[in-house]
Amino acid sequence: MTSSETVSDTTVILVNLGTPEAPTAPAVARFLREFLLDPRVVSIPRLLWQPLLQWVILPRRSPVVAEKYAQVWLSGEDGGSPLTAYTRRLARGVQARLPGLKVLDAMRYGAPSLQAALQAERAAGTRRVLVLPLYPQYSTTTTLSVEDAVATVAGLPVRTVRDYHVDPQWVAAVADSVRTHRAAHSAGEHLVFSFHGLPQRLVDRGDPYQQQCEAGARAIAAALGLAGDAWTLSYQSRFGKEKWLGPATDTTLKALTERGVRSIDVIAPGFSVDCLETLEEVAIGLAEQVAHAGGTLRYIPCLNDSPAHAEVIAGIVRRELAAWA
Ligand SMILES: C=CC1=C(C)c2cc3[nH]c(cc4nc(cc5[nH]c(cc1n2)c(C)c5CCC(=O)O)C(CCC(=O)O)=C4C)c(C)c3C=C
Ligand SMILES: [Fe+2]
Ligand SMILES: [Fe+2]
Repeated sequence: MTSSETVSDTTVILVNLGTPEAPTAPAVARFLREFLLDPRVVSIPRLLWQPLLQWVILPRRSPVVAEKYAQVWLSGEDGGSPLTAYTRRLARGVQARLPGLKVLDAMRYGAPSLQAALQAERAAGTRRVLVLPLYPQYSTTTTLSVEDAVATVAGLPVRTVRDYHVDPQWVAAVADSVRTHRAAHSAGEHLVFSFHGLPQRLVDRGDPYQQQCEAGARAIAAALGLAGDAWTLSYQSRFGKEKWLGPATDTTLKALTERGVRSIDVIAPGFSVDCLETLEEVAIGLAEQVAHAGGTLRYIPCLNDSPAHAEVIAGIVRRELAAWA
């Protein structure tokens, strides 16, 4: 939470996915249980899914995933899970740019709870709340799930930002982060845009996520002046046995190294801040895969709590509030 002293009739809540409270198996199980029981995320009938999750998936997955979280957990007073720490610090940066508003950070699952924050704002008599899901691309699994949570709190005017997948300031900030990283570490021969995946079934039913990922990647590539054969879009973090969006990031990297591409830059513009899926899966796991194939993967961090990111988010807030006047 940021600046409890701000006097304002409008509150902005930056919402991210959520994360375990500790890198331990019980904490991971608690988080995954809440997350994976959301019908927007897994739509298997609850009577079937709940026992499978409770008795098979959580006991197997939680200890394995807890070890992965432990590898990326940030130390210190302002640390914790990277997702929480960066989201909290980003909210502070946005608060500093919008002193007339109250800016909070919250999570869809776990703590700090979005629903608790909305209830507190209602109790405090806040006139209106702008909810900004920190997902650049709209998906029913993420953005619409935030809208579901918002809808459970009655009696408070709330507007939810839909997406910012080709917002010019966001595109410029991501492109700048690529340029800065490439200037500091030398440019890879190829740039992979790795987005979080989604079941193909959801896209077939109208989820606009894939189209927004493609439009965003094209816009960033254009801002960087990249030729068509200098970049690839792929999808990571597959979960379950169903068909997900492709191509998968791991097979894309394999194909690139087999083609003789030796140095590959990877950026993950579906994630506003770094988290388990970028730091462990990409920057550690996929980097190892590429190293074994004789190449080098350089991971370009998310915008995180950078001043440029705080500017982008503050810009979206100003525009949304002006449209809401
Ligand atoms: C059916 C499963 C999943 C869907 C659909 C899904 C969509 C989706 N997720 C993100 C962003 C994040 N996901 C994160 C973790 C994560 N995601 C899934 C599964 C689905 N995601 C799982 C099981 C997990 C937990 C980790 C694991 O067990 O492997 C995270 C990171 C959280 C953290 O604590 O660091 C983010 C962020 C998006 C954007 C998205 C659809 C567009
Ligand atoms: Fe996910
Ligand atoms: Fe994962």
